[in-house]
Amino acid sequence: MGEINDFQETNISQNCDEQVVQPTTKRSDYISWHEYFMATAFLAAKRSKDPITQVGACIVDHDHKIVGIGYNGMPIGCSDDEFPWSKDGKETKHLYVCHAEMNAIINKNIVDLKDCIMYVALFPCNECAKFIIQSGIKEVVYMSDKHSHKCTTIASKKMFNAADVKYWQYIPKNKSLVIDFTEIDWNNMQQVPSSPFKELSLQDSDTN
Ligand SMILES: Nc1ccn([C@H]2C[C@H](O)[C@@H](COP(=O)(O)O)O2)c(=O)n1
Repeated sequence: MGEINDFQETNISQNCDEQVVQPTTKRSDYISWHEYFMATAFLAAKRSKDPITQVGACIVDHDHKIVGIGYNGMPIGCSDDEFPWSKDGKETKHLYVCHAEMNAIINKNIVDLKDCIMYVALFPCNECAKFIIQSGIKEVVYMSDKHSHKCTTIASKKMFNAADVKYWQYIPKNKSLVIDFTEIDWNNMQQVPSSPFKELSLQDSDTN
């Protein structure tokens, strides 16, 4: 115990040969809840195979817990490689793709989404608006309303207004958030005892 207090008071830690000055107050540049949840929606969108529009959605409860995440993609069993991704012609993606909002609701990990908030990159279409209302979600935070002129968006807003679902546009204070896997020096981390998987750590080769 004595050692720990000495360490905090002097504010200096011994890291191998060099002395490192350690801060003793909390960080001030952490991300806000809104940034965190919208960024989570954007991260989910990175999983989308849609070559033109990638959308992610993240559902959050009262306690700031994430209770559902989804992105736009083909239904289970409908191969990403076989179903169409085109926007034009007779066979278009629009006939098949499950929207991010619908997937986030279906992927929920709690029984009831009553009074939850959905963070989503694009304003929900009328079909997703129905899902949102029926699931009990009470608030939608979106980034882009680029289809505001479309009858599907107008219908969504009409339903949200009638059902008392609040919606507002999130305008981020930072244009980008960087995820840097090298921030933690995992390659040089000392583990005692050493992790049995350390020697086996492979490069991510998951292509699904
Ligand atoms: N709120 C939304 C709006 C659209 N999507 C999905 C559906 C498609 O995969 C794509 C939109 O296609 P495009 O604009 O390229 O014709 O985004 C969604 O998941 N949620």
